[in-house]
Amino acid sequence: MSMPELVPVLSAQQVEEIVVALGQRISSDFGEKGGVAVCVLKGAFVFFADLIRTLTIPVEVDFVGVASYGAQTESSGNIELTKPIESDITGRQVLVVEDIVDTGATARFLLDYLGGFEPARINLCAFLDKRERRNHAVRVDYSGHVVRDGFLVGYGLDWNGCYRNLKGIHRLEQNNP
Ligand SMILES: O=P(O)(O)OC[C@H]1O[C@H](OP(=O)(O)OP(=O)(O)O)[C@H](O)[C@@H]1O
Ligand code: HPA
Repeated sequence: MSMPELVPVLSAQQVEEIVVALGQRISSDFGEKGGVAVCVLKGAFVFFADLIRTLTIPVEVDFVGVASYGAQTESSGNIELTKPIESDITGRQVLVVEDIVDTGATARFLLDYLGGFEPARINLCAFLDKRERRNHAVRVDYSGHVVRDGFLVGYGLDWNGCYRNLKGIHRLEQNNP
């Protein structure tokens, strides 16, 4: 099998501009009450670290772990909670932070899981909002960039554990010899 090609989609500069704009909107909507920002591991960790530093409101952070893709580019559909939330989010304003919403299965699972703790408000923020394969009803309240298709890597997004460290977003294209 030949090496996959990386096609640039968003530069590091574009990524930064998107994050700053999202941080301003979230700060203004959540207001001085602030809330709990929940990072969805592993993919969102890079975006999360940048986003929370643009927020101008009181914010606590927590982490949840889920896995479904493994080494595939297609979701297995079996979402596994690998790390539960630790904070008490009942009655709080909660922001769930994802790197990408694709089929929506992971986000749906998490919104249902976290919603069960009865937060005062729960909103979903995703750096990438990929709608073509969406087959679960989820509302992305704060969407950084809408993409039509392709498998994206970089800025926390991986394929088979690789490419999370890239500063921009790239589309992975498999070259056939
Ligand atoms: O909308 P969906 O089709 O559910 O896809 C989105 C999810 O897939 C990726 O996670 P993955 O399971 O690859 O784990 P990772 O975050 O550890 O990379 C990504 O980080 C999202 O959580
Ligand atoms: O396009 C993607 N890239 C990386 N991980 C993903 N998980 C769902 N969709 C994607």
